[in-house]
Amino acid sequence: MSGISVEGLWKAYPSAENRDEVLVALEDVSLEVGEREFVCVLGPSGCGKSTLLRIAAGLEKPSLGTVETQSRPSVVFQEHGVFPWLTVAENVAYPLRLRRVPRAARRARVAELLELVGLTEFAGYYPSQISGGMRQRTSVARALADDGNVLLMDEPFGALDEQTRVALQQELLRIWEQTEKSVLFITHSVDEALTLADRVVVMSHRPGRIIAEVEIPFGRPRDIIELRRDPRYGEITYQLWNLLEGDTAAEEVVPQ
Ligand SMILES: Nc1ncnc2c1ncn2[C@@H]1O[C@H](COP(=O)(O)OP(=O)(O)OP(=O)(O)O)[C@@H](O)[C@H]1O
Repeated sequence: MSGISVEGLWKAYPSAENRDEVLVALEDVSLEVGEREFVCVLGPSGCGKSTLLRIAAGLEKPSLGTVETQSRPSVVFQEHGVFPWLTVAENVAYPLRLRRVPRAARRARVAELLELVGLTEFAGYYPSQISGGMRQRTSVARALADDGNVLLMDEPFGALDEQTRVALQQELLRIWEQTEKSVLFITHSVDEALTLADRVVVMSHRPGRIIAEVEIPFGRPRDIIELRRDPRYGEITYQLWNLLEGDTAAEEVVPQ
């Protein structure tokens, strides 16, 4: 079975302007994320990416269609994903507490996860006392503390400066390569999508439809700085931009 399976998803919201009308946010969206696959959904602002993710997370109901996930998904949002009243370690421990993991096992797992995301020294800090990048690392560590193998990420690095973003992308890949997780990652950044993904699903302007799927030929493990020297990087960037601009002539096979 695949990690995530989305079938014929439609979502309409009541129009804010006219009570008799609806706003179609998603139009017949179907996609699969294989086991241990990393799929990025790339699309312009307002095309329904977050709606798709919220439905996949079970936070919203579709108007039509189905989403199946191999296990209950863990979610990382762009911001406000950590509890401000808990320390970094308590945030990471939260899903373990919910599952009633015994204290000693919980401590060991939290220590392991903090080590993985480089926050061991900040275990006792509160979110207001750490940087935005550290808060997002806390959020990633907390999602990893869930025992499921489906990870949904909604522009988790979107609010960060570029250097921090690239550092966290590299870290995420390093961590993900050590796990069994299937990832659906939402982004509006062409660079981010082709840097992280095995496959990029491109969405149109609203109503969000899937207009193309692009296989990313770079192997694993990936060094995301080195990638930028690969001639295919420029080719795929060009192809993705053309797709976003609605240039159908760009829907060719990615050069290998
Ligand atoms: N709860 C809601 N009620 C009404 N309309 C909504 C609701 N949530 C989203 N929409 C509309 O659905 C469309 C898609 O929104 P969504 O947030 O999914 O887009 P997005 O691609 O994630 O955008 P961005 O990249 O800017 O975050 C937008 O036109 C938005 O106004």
